[in-house]
Amino acid sequence: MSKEKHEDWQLEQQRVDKVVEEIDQKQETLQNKIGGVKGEVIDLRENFFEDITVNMDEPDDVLETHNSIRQQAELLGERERSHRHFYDQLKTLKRLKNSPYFGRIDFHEDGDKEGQAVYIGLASLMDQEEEHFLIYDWRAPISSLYYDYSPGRAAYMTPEGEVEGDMTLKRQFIIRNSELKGVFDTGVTIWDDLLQEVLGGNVSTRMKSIVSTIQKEQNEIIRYNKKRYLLVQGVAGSGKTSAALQRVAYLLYRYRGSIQADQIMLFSPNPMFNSYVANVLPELGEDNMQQTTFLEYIDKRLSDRFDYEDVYSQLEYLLTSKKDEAYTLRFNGIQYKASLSFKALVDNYLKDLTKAGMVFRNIKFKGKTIVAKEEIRDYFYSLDDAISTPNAMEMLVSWILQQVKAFEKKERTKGWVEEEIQHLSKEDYLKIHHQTQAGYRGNEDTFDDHIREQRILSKAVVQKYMKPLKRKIQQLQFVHMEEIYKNVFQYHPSDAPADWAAIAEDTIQALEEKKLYHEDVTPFLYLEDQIKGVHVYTNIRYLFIDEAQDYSPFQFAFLKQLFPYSRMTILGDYNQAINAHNVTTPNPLSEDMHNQEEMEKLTLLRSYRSTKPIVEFTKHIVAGGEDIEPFNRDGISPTVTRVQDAATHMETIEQHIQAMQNKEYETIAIICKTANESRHAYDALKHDFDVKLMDKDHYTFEKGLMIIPAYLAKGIEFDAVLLFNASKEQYSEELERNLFYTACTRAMHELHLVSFGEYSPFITAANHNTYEAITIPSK
Ligand SMILES: Nc1ncnc2c1ncn2[C@@H]1O[C@H](COP(=O)(O)OP(=O)(O)OP(=O)(O)O)[C@@H](O)[C@H]1O
Repeated sequence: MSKEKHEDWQLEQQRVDKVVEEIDQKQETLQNKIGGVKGEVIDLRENFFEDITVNMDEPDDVLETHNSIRQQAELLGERERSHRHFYDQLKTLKRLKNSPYFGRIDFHEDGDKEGQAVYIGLASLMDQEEEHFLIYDWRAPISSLYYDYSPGRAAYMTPEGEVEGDMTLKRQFIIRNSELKGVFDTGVTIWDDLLQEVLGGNVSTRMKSIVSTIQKEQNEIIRYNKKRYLLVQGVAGSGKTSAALQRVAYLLYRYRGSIQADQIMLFSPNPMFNSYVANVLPELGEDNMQQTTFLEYIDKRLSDRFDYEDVYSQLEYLLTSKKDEAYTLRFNGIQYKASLSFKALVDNYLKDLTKAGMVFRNIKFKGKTIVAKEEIRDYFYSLDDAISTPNAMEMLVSWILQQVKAFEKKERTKGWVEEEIQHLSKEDYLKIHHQTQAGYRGNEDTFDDHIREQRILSKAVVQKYMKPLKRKIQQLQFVHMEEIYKNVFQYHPSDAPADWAAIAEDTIQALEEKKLYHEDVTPFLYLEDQIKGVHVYTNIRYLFIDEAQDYSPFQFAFLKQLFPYSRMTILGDYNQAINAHNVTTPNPLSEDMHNQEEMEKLTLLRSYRSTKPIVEFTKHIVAGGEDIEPFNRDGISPTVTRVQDAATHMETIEQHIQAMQNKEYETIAIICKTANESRHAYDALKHDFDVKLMDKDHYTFEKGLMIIPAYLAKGIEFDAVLLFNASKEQYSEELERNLFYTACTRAMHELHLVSFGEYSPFITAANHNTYEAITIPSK
């Protein structure tokens, strides 16, 4: 960057000073307001009842008292809200004071007498008179000019339509601690300089916001508001996740008042990623959206019913098992069960179920059958088949509960109840006794107190024991979902794989052992929802699906059903698809999975994460990689070291670690293919290095040296990456190609590969000028 100061440096510093002064004054005013409101809140809380006349004598008085309490509570609530609001404003001012803005454009709107200078920062700031903007929020319509144009003709969209004009200046600032550190007028190269600086630093364990350097094509994603589905195919490191998070901030700004952070949800690849991105929105002065993973969702629904297989265990199996007959069977099953053909099969089966085939469980109490499964089935099929299955289930529940009620009445006279009453704890007894008194209104003469109490006690005891059963009935646990799902496999669809009969048998066998393969999880839940009714997320207005290439067509159809009122931003990279079901089936990034009128696809080809030498190396690993554009950032070439024996392998790994640690990188990852290999690497290194082993249950991303399986490193980045074993034995199948690419593209500044034995063909596929090859002979 040029060391010479810009000619307007002094003027701009003066403006910074002026703005900071305004901020100081506003801070003071706000502090005073906060102090005042705080006092009021404390006062109101302490003396809540003093201003209320409590009078319960007459119904009218009760009503008045009630109203007066409500008014007082409303007043308190309103004051508390003001306090929070002022406090948030103060936080924003503090942030602005450090760095009030990062950009300026001078824009002369067509038809206006003169142009205006627009300064752009993290939030808007008006002058004391509240007349002029000293700073425009980066999300304001006019700020778009900054990201979309170089000086010259320019336009931006407002809710009222397009505004055109001339941009006469575009300037960038670096301001830290209220002091100007840099001023650059635009030309593309200077833009690059600033980005160079941002990207050249060490990674922190938290993702940063990118508002001062958002690129035009990212800005389009951030502000997109046309169609329901926005698909973003972006190469590794192109800023998909960054764009998604700034888009959340944009939506919260654009629809302030009508959309809140809890109405936006992000499906992320793993819990560690959640911790990685957790800071971005708070840094931008916004609340975090809801964040979850598909695994978390599944776990909530299935953990107490099945020993279900999670996606990582499925991957471990596929990546580590011998490629025998059982493997092929499993692999074929995964493909088919992920497809929309299988969904169609389930849908057909559901239609048949409206006529026959539903399986129920007996409703039992203390070993006795209250309602037999055959009776339940007969009642269910006696209902009009025009009634939807979930509605029919509701009617069925009412009917069963009636039978249970009748049973309950009879049960009160049984011996076990009497016995239970004898053994009631004192507390329970007193509780019931009080209830007896409370519900008792006169007529003493007709009742013997003791008999009456006994009756109420037996009723209470039976009720207590029946309660869990009733709850289970309400939750439709009497619908035998496992049996019903098993019966899907009685069908033999014409487009199923040739070994379908064996796949079906294997699935049934697993279900009998209460095991559910990962590939069966979504079909199972889908089937269950069609029968019992879907618990949809009505509240979510915007859904973000990151790493969307890893979702199967069936999973995506399932998600669409869960979020019927949401607009969706679907981001991913087909070259990073690492799940077995993506080998032959499309994924939510495929255009043909959507209604064309409802979707738009945007593509990001520029990679910002890694240095140019790293991108030049990795782009050859995948098909279509020649389109990937590296961002022009220098660095050392990746190295590939071939070793021939285990001792030299570990020695080489250790030397690399030493060398990287000497460079004081914040995060260094040794990426392995699987959890198995990670454990092996960890055992070999733990005595000599301060190293952490990351597994699927690890929820936070910390700095330092770590060993991590490639599939868990998805979405995350490290200063330096060492691929533990890039041999042919480890990476040669198609599924492994994407895993290999994902692993290599996690590196920001340095990438080293060690291959125990012959190289992976994906290395040889790379242009040999893009890496430094070293072979260490056997000792
Ligand atoms: N406009 C930008 N300005 C500054 N940094 C950027 C910009 N765009 C992306 N980056 C940086 O590039 C890196 C990669 O971004 P991000 O993780 O969002 O990419 P991605 O497309 O989601 O990657 P992947 O698919 O490989 O996980 C991050 O460090 C991010 O901060």
